[in-house]
Parts: sequence; structure tokens; C-alpha cells
Amino acid sequence: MTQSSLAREGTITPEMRVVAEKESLDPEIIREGVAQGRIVIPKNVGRTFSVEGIGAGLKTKVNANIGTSGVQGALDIELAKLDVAVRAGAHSVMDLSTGRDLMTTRRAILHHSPVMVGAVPLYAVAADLVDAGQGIEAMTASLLLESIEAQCAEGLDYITVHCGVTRQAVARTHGQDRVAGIVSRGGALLAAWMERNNRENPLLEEFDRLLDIAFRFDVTLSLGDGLRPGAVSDATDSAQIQELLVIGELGRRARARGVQVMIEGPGHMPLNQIAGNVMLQKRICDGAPFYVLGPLTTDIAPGYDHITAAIGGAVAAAAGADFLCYVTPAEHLCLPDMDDVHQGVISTLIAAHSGDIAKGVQGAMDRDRALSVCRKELDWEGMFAAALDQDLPRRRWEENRASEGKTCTMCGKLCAMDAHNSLRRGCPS
Ligand SMILES: C[C@H]1O[C@@H](n2cnc3c(N)ncnc32)[C@H](O)[C@@H]1O
Ligand SMILES: Cc1ncc(COP(=O)(O)O)c(N)n1
Ligand code: MET
Ligand code: SF4
Ligand SMILES: [Zn+2]
Repeated sequence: MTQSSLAREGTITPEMRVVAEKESLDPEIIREGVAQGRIVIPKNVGRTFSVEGIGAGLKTKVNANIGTSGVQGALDIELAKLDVAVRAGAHSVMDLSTGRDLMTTRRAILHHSPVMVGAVPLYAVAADLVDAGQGIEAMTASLLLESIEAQCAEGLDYITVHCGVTRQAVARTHGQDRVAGIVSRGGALLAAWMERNNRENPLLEEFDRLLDIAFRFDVTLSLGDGLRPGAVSDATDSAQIQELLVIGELGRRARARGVQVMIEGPGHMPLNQIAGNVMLQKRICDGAPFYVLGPLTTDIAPGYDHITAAIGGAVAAAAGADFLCYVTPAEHLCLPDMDDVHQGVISTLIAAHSGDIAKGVQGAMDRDRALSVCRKELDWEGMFAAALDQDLPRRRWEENRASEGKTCTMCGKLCAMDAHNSLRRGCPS
């Protein structure tokens, strides 16, 4: 049984109760959301951890991508990144490894992670083929499906499957003067396979088998955006929309089968198109949870793409996106290091929380109020306790501590808060 099928029978599962508790909502609201497919609770039947809900009416969640690449990364470093991500507040990690010995890496991450773990099973198949001196074209549909099954059996809580990369949609990437072509790794691999084998996407052709596997382990399917725009000038083009239509339809098939499903979205996108894209996704995909990468609102800031993504992520979350995939300062440049991971999680949490305030998530502003009350009182410890980053504010303040009084070095004796507090209390300062 899956969370989805149980919800539809009217059962409130322990996982739904945990989510309700974390969100301060009635468990029945969570059950109803899961039953309708507007909320997912990714958790493999074989794993135990403190679950999170993703979807309508819930706090916006944040994922951190980690993992080796074929040319860099080692298991101990990736596990340290997992720690950094979780300590910074990530609700999810994705193992996007494509290096050597992927099973060991994946299993270690699954073993150590106190949060949900996602992956893109196709990467492991592709990496193994490349290791064996072959290309992606040597893959077969059954090799892919068997690997997906094995990886789900290992305990993945959700998997990205780029089922909407159809021949027709790929053809559209050539038609509308796309600048950046296909930037999704999974999307590009599948497009190459399809072209060289003159076949349709195996994830689409074998979708029912995929649903059987997902159902068995209650693995949430994250229908990937293999044709997402990788440049702001490519946003909302016909290839992207065609793929969205396909995965919207597949989402319906998944829900009918009792499989939890979310929809992935872009990418690089001008600020003024973001709310419209969220609206389209919600409408076309029957309110399924929307998992976005960024969106990055400009292409010209490599080195600062945690910022371009946080700007877009805040707008997306405010418009109804449910799950933000982090982008780090390393995006477009190199594999992220531990500091990149930390900065990526914090900037994405800022975007998510800003979105939650705007979308009116229950109690979203409580922590802001708590911090602001302390700020007004010059209660530094209280401020640090309520802060998103638990270390940096204290360090900056202490390193630059004013020599006397409670103020900071910004204004010193001309501290506005101090002056106004004295006025309020009626004592001359
Ligand atoms: C789809 C997203 O995944 C990121 N991405 C791909 N592979 C890795 C990895 N090993 N570690 C961290 N991020 C990764 C890309 O930078 C892009 O932002
Ligand atoms: C939100 C999100 N995160 C990760 C991926 C996988 O990456 P890729 O599509 O490049 O294989 C994705 N498609 N969308
Ligand atoms: C083209 S670089 C890899 C990923 C890219 N940043 C994206 O938006 O999907
Ligand atoms: S340029 Fe770098 S980040 Fe972009 S697709 Fe190629 S390897 Fe990946
Ligand atoms: Zn990009």
C-alpha cells in the first residue's frame, strides 16, 4: 500500500500525522491532500526517518543536490555535504552522483540521511555504460527498468524520471530557436538514446511497469523536466510546454494507480513569466506538487546563481510552487563544495520562507516576529536563536562588537533602536 492508496481508502497514516504535526494542521487535511494528489509524502516503505509533506497549503520545502561526478568527489566528502545540508535546514537531498561505485555512494547516503533521499536512476545506468566504454545508445529499456527497480529496492524515497521527453517534444527544441538546447542531463541522455535507436522514450513506453515498481515501494515519482529552458530566452517555449502536457497526463495515470507524483519545472526564466508558469503547471497537472529548479531569473551571474535562483524561487513559491531545488554559487562552474552547499541551502530557505509569508502559510511570520521583537530590544542572543543561519550572525556581531553598550558598530551611539526604546520608556538618553 502507498500513502496515496491508503489516503483514498480514508486511512490517516502515521506519516500523515507527523506531517500534520509539523505543519500545525489537522491530519484530515493532510489525508485529503494526499488522496487528491495535491500533497505527497515521499518515503520508501523500507526506510525510517522523520517525513515531510510537499504540496498545497504546506510550507515550501527545500532540496539539496549532492553526489560525485565522473571527475570529482569522494564518498566521505559527499557524506559531509549531506551533513552540512541537513544542518543548514534542507528537507531533502538528491544523490546526483555519476562517479564510480554509485551503489556504494547511494547506499551510504540512504543509510546516513535523516531526510528524504531522491535520485535520478538513469544516471547510474549511463555512468556504468560509459565506464564500460560504451555510450548511452547501448542501454535497453529492460536494463533501465531493472536498474530503476533495484534502486527503488535500496530505499530511494523519490526518483526523477524524465518521462515527458518524447520524440515530438524533442523535435520542438530545434524549432523555436532555442539558445541553450537541452540542459537537463537526464533529458539530453534520453534524447540521444531516442535519436540513435530511432525509438520512443522507454520511460514513457514502460510507464505502467514504472508505476508497478513505484507502487510496490511507495516511491514518489518526480516527473522530470528534461526539456526545461536553460536560458531565459528559451523560457515557456513550445518544447517546455509540450513536455508539461505529457507529464500532466502521466501524473493522472500515476494517481489512478495509487502512486504519489510530483512535477518538475524550470529552470531559467524571466521574473515576469514565473507566476504564469506556476499557474499553468497547477492547472494542467490537477494541482500536483510543483518541484522547481530555481528558476534563475537571469543568465549573466555565474558565481552568484544561488541569488538568481533565490529571486526566482521566492516568486515561484509565492505563486504556489511547493518544493525548491537549491542552486549553489557553484552552478554552471563546478561541483559544489561544502561551503557552496551551505550557501545554497540557506539562500533557498530564504526564498521558500519569503514565498510562505506571501502565500499566507499558517504561522509563517511567527519566526520573523520573534526575531524582530528581539532586534527591537537589542537582544542579540534572541536574534541569533531565531535566525536562519545559526553561526554567521553571531560571528559577524562578535567580531565587530561595539566597545560599549548593547548596540552594534553600524550606528554605535546613534543606534535608532536604542534611541526609540529610550523615548518609549520616557527616560532621557
Ligand atoms: C539539475 C541540477 O543538478 C545539479 N547537479 C547535477 N549533479 C550534481 C552533483 N553531483 N552535485 C550537486 N549538484 C548537481 C546541477 O547543477 C543542476 O542545478
Ligand atoms: C528540480 C529538479 N532537480 C533535479 C533534476 C534532475 O536533473 P536533470 O534534469 O538535469 O537530469 C530536475 N530535472 N529537476
Ligand atoms: C546547463 S548547466 C546544468 C543545469 C542548468 N543550470 C539548468 O538550469 O538546468
Ligand atoms: S557546462 Fe558543466 S554544468 Fe553545464 S551541462 Fe556541461 S558539465 Fe554540466
Ligand atoms: Zn543553467
